[in-house]
Amino acid sequence: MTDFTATRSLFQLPDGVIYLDGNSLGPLPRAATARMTQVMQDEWGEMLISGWNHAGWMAQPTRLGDRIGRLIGAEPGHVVLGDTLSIKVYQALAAALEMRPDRRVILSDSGNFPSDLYMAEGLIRAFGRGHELRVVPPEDLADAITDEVAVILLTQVDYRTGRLHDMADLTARAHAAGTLVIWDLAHSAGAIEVDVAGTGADFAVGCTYKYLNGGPGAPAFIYVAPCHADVARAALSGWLGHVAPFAFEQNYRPGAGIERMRVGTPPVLAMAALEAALDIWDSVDMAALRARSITLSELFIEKVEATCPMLELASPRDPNQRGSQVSFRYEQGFAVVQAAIAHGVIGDFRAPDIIRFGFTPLYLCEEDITDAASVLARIMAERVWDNAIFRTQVGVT
Ligand SMILES: Cc1ncc(COP(=O)(O)O)c(C=O)c1O
Ligand SMILES: Nc1c(O)cccc1C(=O)C[C@H](N)C(=O)O
Repeated sequence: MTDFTATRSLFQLPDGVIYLDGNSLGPLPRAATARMTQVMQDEWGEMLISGWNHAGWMAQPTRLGDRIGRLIGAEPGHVVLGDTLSIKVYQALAAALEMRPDRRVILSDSGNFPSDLYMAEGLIRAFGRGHELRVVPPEDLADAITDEVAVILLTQVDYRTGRLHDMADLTARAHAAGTLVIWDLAHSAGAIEVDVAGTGADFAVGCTYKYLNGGPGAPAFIYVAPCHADVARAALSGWLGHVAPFAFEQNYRPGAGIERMRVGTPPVLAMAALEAALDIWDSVDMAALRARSITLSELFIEKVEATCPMLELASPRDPNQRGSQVSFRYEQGFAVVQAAIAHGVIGDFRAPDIIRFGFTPLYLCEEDITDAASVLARIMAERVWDNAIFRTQVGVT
């Protein structure tokens, strides 16, 4: 059983802050600082270029991939790390389209994260031959799966509302129509139990800087189902996806299985920080984490609804229908979030009116939740947010 009191002490969290934004950027695992220093001093500093072999840098993307694989229910040897999530979306989409050459539709939903849709648009613009990106409301997806659809690209947990797609059901429907499915697990990995193998997902992608706490700009991951691993072709056919990168052949020959989804040089320093984060995850039981996340989010909803009637719950009320975040709608949501941050409660805002809070049991407890709800209650009751300081748009939100 995971000891969530113990895991809390493994993170650096500033005094006086309740961090409810780990769904956007996880906090610093304390061990990451020493781990990065060690990699810099002992590996890069001392080994120089031999670090690629002697420190195991070359194998990092698949070694760490397997540790993430456990968290998303992947078969060992079918997850690799590298690049950003947007790039991994592109790779999976391009491979899927090549696997369904007679079909012309990429299907997605209006709850998807914009970057995923932009990547699909760009792919079609550059290489489409009558292809179309069809975006429907999430509730219409099941009916939109027809034999025109080559691939469905979905983010399992809606980044705004936290609404959770039924991965098993939609994947089964897609397969019945001969359609492939790519699951974006950006808001799922480390947040909820995921079973890519059990649900038959064809591809899955995700980032490691949110719930997995890998750090800003930490590399993304891609999963390719074993049945496709030696069939899927890499459109971004970089040298490290080649079967023999150091043969420096003139022509590309794909690497075995998931190796072909590598592109170029792995970000060794970023992976060192991620490695420290994964040391924590190795001891986490995902069922226990999910149960705890539901307890914390239910408590938050209960407290906020009791004290802030003007905030409208934007997330599904049924915890089994949402990920590990809770959102509320409020017209002046931006100012409310800025006021909350100024009072030590960090959540975030997504246009036009969504106030969003992430629940991360590794470093949050009940007391944090009740304290955060009290701060929010005061901000709403006293209209603390109604101040020019909090209404002004600044920087990244
Ligand atoms: C669901 C989803 N997909 C894609 C992205 C884009 O990821 P990246 O900026 O790492 O390419 C994000 C977050 O930024 C996201 O939440
Ligand atoms: N990746 C981000 C970034 O580089 C800057 C600010 C925010 C992000 C995010 O991850 C946003 C996030 N995908 C979201 O759900 O809104």
